[in-house]
Amino acid sequence: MRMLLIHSDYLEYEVKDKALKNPEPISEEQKKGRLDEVLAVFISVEKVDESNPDEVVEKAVKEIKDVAEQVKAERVFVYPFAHLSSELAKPDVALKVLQKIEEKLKEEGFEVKRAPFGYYKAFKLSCKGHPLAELSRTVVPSG
Ligand SMILES: Nc1ncnc2c1ncn2[C@@H]1O[C@H](COS(=O)(=O)NC(=O)[C@@H](N)CO)[C@@H](O)[C@H]1O
Repeated sequence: MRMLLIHSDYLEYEVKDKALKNPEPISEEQKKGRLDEVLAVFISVEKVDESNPDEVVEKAVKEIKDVAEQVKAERVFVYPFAHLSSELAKPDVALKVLQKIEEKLKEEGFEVKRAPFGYYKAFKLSCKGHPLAELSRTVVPSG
């Protein structure tokens, strides 16, 4: 799994067209979303993650939590992003991994939004620009 973490004044998105034949079903209110003062986490779930998705979820949540604590972010935006890797996991595995990351971050006490999976989306991002505002992390199953 490849993650790009951007500490931002805000991230907002708007769903455009389907990028997959069967994208994640979404409600009307999920077609747009915004969080202010947020750690935006762009995630490409990779083929290698398919061997142990639960372990990769645990590792990703730990990395996100570490960065959020360093930059003092209480909100996290989980954003599916298929452009950080050339070895993408299958959509059904990727969606489950992203849903679990969202769930575990909420359990850790963060306010979390997750952008809809399988759609082209317009988005606006305002990076804060401090030394830790742009980070990347890679996590893989150890097995
Ligand atoms: N492995 C993945 N990790 C993260 N997001 C993914 C992954 N696979 C699919 N998606 C989601 O599905 C959308 C489309 O995925 S894509 O790989 O870019 N495109 C496609 O699969 C089709 N357009 C055929 O190429 C992405 O924008 C993202 O929302």
